[in-house]
Amino acid sequence: MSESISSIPNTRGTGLGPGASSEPARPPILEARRLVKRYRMGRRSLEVLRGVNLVIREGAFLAIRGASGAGKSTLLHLLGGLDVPDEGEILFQGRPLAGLSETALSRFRNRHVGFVFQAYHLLPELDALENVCLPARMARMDPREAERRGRELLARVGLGARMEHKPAELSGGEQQRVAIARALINEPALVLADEPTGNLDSQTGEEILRLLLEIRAERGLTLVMATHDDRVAAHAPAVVELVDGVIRGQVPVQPTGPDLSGVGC
Ligand SMILES: Nc1ncnc2c1ncn2[C@@H]1O[C@H](COP(=O)(O)OP(=O)(O)OP(=O)(O)O)[C@@H](O)[C@H]1O
Repeated sequence: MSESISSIPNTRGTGLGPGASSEPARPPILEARRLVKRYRMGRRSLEVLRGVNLVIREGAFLAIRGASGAGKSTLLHLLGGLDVPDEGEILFQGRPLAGLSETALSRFRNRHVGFVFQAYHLLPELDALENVCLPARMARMDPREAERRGRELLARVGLGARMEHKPAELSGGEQQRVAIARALINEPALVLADEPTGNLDSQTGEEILRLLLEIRAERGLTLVMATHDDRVAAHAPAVVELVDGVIRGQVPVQPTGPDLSGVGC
């Protein structure tokens, strides 16, 4: 690949949201083509993804639904460059991830993708503000600018009074708010959320989901969320199902909802 993917400008949606159906389809931000992923266990090989095809357009909100063990986390890890497929390819803003060096892949993740995990994955020895600022420090952002952004984001997620708290001094919902702020600090175009409400009670889960959706609309983000929970998936205008290692089913259309041309499969 002649051009490193990390040199792609960090473009985001217009902030208008996915728009009305008369709006022309936005360009794909992410494409998966015939993705195959196998895990090797000694002599045995478990084929978890068996040819996943997915086109996700800028500004889309897609839920990937599937039973426990269906391969949702595996797919999100591939889409976000945390792991590599055995076959097939992933294009981010039209450019393949394949062939990127470890360093370039890690730059790609740092600059272009925000991750939100079920178990938050905060560093226990850092306080909320330091956790949020970490990806900015990795991106070599000016420390004062990183702190300014971190404080602003923590205030946005409702934790203005908890900035100096360590993860163990925060509730699960608060930890997930910190993780959301951390995911946003480098202003990624894409947020990948893996069961973001999976460890939370239903009311807190609803609050976290609402927060994610508000922030997505404010910033024109593309959001891809994996869930096994139909009630959570129901919040997404577009839902696909991962069954037997492939994407199944049509993308349902809500007549009054956001544009659904954002997702194809
Ligand atoms: N590193 C690994 N080595 C071997 N097998 C793995 C590995 N990671 C995942 N698997 C297996 O791959 C399958 C898919 O796992 P994955 O975590 O992607 O599913 P999931 O749909 O996210 O499940 P859940 O909803 O329970 O988190 C599972 O059967 C799992 O046991």
